[in-house]
Amino acid sequence: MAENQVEPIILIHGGAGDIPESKVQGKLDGIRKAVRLGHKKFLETGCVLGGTQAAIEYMEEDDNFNAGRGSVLTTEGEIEMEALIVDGKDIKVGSVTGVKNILHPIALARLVMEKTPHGILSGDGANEFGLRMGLPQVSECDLITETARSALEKFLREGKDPNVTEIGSSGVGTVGAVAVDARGHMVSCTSTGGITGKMKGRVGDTPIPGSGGYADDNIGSVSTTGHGDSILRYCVAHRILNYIEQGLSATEASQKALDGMAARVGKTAGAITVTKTGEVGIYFNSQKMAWAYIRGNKLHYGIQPGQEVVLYHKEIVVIIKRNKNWLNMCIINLDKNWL
Ligand SMILES: NC(=O)C[C@H](N)C(=O)O
Repeated sequence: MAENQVEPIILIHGGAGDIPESKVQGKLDGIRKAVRLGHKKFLETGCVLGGTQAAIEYMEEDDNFNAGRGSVLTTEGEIEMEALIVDGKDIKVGSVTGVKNILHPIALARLVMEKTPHGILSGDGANEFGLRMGLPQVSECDLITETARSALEKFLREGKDPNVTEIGSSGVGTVGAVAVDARGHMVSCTSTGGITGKMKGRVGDTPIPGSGGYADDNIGSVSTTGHGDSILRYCVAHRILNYIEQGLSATEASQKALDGMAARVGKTAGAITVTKTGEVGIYFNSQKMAWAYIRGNKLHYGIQPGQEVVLYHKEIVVIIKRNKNWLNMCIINLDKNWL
């Protein structure tokens, strides 16, 4: 790697909260597949935006996550999805809220960023724009799962207030991805169904730049998850980047912002962060947060506090030596399951 080059990384999360043990395996399987897919796309195209979007789209299709199919429901039993993309090169933003009948809100957020003069589209306007852009339409039945229905029934039966509900008790979770390429270019992507029992029209943290996510090539990239109304009030994503700019490491900055949020406005959350130098920050003060990243030939993942599992990409390195110069290096993937 040339000097001043960053070792590329793609880091994703599958939601923070009180995730029941019965949901852990499904989330871990999903998050490992999603990060591999995002990494593969990134290697094929060299594009961080394409890589992060591919990882998010995988999780939007997997009902182990609260995004796209599997999104949680409003008190009226409906889905209102939200998504945000931030491109760190010139801090361009694309965001949608109150979106229905599409599988990939993240694709719609990207279209807002690339094809409109605006940053955020909401409700009918966002849905109509998706239709005009030719995004495939799906019925609500294709998106609403049994898990989401029973989480709402339980919520209504127990007469809960969404503000006192610990996020993730439905067992699913918001999804997010951050990445940096070799030139230090970064993006942040986040997608969610929000929180079970939210009011119709509620806007959470996810679609709000600086709360649900943020990216600035001069500093780093963040995606958050957890109690959205608290994350929103404390501008968690932007705060993390501010702390990094002041000299804190990615982990210290995430911890300071999230513990600061819990102390100042209450509730719990988590965040994933990469810096412009490729430093990784993973922190949550909720009970669990599924996360995974690939850098080089290693896949790291975890879901419990302090847990980190590392998988190695098995390889043979064949080195051809000619004229006393190391000429060529060929890497053969032996482990077909890795990618
Ligand atoms: N699970 C989550 O991360 C929920 C999301 N932050 C929201 O409150 O809308």
